[in-house]
Amino acid sequence: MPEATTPKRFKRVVVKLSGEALTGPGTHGLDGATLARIAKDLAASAGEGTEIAVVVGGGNFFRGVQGAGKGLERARADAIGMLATVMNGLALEQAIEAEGRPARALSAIAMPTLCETYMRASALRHLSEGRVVICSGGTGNPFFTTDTGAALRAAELEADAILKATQVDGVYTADPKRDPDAKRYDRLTHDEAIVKNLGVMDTAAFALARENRIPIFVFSIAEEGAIAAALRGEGRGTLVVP
Ligand SMILES: Nc1ncnc2c1ncn2[C@@H]1O[C@H](COP(=O)(O)OP(=O)(O)O)[C@@H](O)[C@H]1O
Ligand SMILES: O=c1ccn([C@@H]2O[C@H](COP(=O)(O)OP(=O)(O)O)[C@@H](O)[C@H]2O)c(=O)[nH]1
Repeated sequence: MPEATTPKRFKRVVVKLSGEALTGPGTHGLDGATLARIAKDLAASAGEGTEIAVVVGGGNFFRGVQGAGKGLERARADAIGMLATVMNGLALEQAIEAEGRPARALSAIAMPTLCETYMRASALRHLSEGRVVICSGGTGNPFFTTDTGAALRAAELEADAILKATQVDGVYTADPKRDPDAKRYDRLTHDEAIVKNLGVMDTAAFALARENRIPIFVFSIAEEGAIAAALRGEGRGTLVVP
């Protein structure tokens, strides 16, 4: 097995899906074809027997820091950002079900006329019944990100790993979108990621994953079937291990 692949067959994983992953060729919002492609990948991954909890971002609609730059209080801007993740969660739920796999969108922020409020026990029950669980609303608190939400859900749901599906094919020495000389790591530790301030995830997320000894696999979502490949240990990416 190549060193950079995921370490073993997983019983349960958290897939962190950035909001931007859902924009496809556009710059904003949801792209139908991209949504369908990712939903198919998630449905197939669940079909191979791994329990999947998705933590979905909202950056394709709104990020708190943008709102704060426009004069909104940060906590209010973050509330709007969390609502953006719920929009993605609702879209993803329908798209996964359209692929023939039951899914359940949960929100950390109560909005009972739209979806279930996140509760650990019910998330575990949905997972055990073969549903793809979609955790939206991040942590439910301002000043956090959905990366930290992913680490939190992975810890409390006792996931074997976090699969971070993103725009780049791993963790680099610097942001590869800004630095053409950045070099990709095959493998590194949570400590290294924190000390070197590698911006692919925020420090709080890396720290929570480190404390709970949860490996993180960072890989690109651009290819069809990228999540299923990562689960099979076939994908190219960076493995972050304790
Ligand atoms: N050291 C790094 N290695 C890899 N990606 C990095 C690094 N520093 C910053 N990034 C950026 O982090 C992004 C991944 O985070 P993600 O949550 O998917 O996106 P965003 O936070 O922009 O929504 C990548 O698209 C990449 O541009
Ligand atoms: O626990 C959380 C998670 C998210 N957010 C807000 O929701 C936005 C969208 O989430 P994120 O930026 O993590 O999405 P992604 O970059 O993954 O698309 C963030 O900018 C925050 O404003 C928040 O306040 N608390």
